[in-house]
Amino acid sequence: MLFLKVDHLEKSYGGRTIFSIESLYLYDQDRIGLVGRNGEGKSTLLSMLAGTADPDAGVVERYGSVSYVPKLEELDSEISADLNGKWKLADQGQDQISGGEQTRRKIAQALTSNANVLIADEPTSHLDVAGIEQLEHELQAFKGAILLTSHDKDFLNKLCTAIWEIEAGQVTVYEGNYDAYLKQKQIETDKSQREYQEYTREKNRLEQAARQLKAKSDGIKKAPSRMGNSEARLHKRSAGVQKAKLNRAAEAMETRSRKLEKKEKPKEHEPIVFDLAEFPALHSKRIIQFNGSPVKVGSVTLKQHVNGEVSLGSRLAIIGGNGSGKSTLLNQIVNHDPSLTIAQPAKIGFFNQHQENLENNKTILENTMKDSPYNQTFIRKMLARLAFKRDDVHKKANVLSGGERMRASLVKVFLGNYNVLVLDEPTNYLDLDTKEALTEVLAASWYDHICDS
Ligand SMILES: Nc1ncnc2c1ncn2[C@@H]1O[C@H](COP(=O)(O)OP(=O)(O)OP(=O)(O)O)[C@@H](O)[C@H]1O
Repeated sequence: MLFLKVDHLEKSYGGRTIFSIESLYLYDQDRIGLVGRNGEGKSTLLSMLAGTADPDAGVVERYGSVSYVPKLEELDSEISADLNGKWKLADQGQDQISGGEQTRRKIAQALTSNANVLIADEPTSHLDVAGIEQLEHELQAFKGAILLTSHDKDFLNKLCTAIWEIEAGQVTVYEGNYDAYLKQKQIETDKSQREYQEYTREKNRLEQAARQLKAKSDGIKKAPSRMGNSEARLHKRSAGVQKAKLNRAAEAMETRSRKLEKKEKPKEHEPIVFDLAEFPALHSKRIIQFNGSPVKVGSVTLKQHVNGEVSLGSRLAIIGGNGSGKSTLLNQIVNHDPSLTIAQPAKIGFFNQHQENLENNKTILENTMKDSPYNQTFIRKMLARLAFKRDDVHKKANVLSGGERMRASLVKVFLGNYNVLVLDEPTNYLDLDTKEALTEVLAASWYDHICDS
């Protein structure tokens, strides 16, 4: 049964076409993963399919009810005791619940709404391993159609029956799960590379042949002056015939070269590269010392005692289930909680889950330049390596996609004047290439990192 149909859907922002989609269909048993690099338009498309935003042109026809879980922004207030138990949600005030718990709440509500179509924007973000497994299980059991975005390969592999890929404003449909999509993409890429190589080889061959024929034609000499008149006439005639023949052959080659079916050079994405600034030297061996104090949210004690230390050059990961107090502990560090001992020369750069270091009404460039010791030229170069090129740097933070916002917020921390980095879930919403680039720079650096992941 057809639940959703897209007909000539278009959306642009400030002269940039985000997408122009001829048609798409969603049927009752579909489990679709919408994939694409950060900023390609996935969230924009989902919001239009769900009916919470309007396209510039085109129609979305819905033949069933739709339940929509947007990215972690709004939070529905009430949740039943049943759902609370089933999803093991923490019983805290809303201002205190963690990102993972907010996500679980929204999904629990959406899945019990009896909708025909579930549209979810990155439902795996902020979830711990148990949460992702439960989500997989619940989605498998869901009777209607599912359309979701995720940058989690395993999750897409387990769930999806088809992948919609959005790239350069177009959506291409691939049957099968994420691995099947990657295989088909690889075959397509190999084919277009082969075709492009064959095309350029043949074009060069024809053009070279045409040049050689012309040179041969130009090389046919005039009759020497010592030749008699009749002999010279004969020479001229046969040379003329030969020249015309060569020129015709050269033209034929040029025509064949012009008529070759043109193959475009396959697009290669420039790699994403994060850079870390020079950092103020740290001469202390022990950077942070936990003195056995509790981790608390308001009056709720999340952990009785936290002991241990962060030593110079270490890369420490804080792991734990949703709501176990990871972000709270990071906040204690960042706020120099008196229960901790923090070395004097430590300058802590903090990336938090909600990218609060970005001012929404400021552009990416303004945000990054603020508090950075670097000049504009250097910062623009660094932003370009993160795919913020030319006018992109003048985009305001409040219009950025989830992944673009993460990049902007991370680069602001990386180009600040810090020697200890505290990163709270730095990979949420990042596409796979960007995640890899982030891992690379952090693995190669000599900063102290404390990561919640
Ligand atoms: N109001 C706006 N003005 C200008 N550009 C905008 C506006 N809203 C969104 N954009 C741009 O549209 C593009 C698509 O955004 P969208 O959030 O749909 O991307 P996405 O594919 O979901 O990305 P991500 O994987 O990072 O979540 C982004 O480049 C974003 O900066």
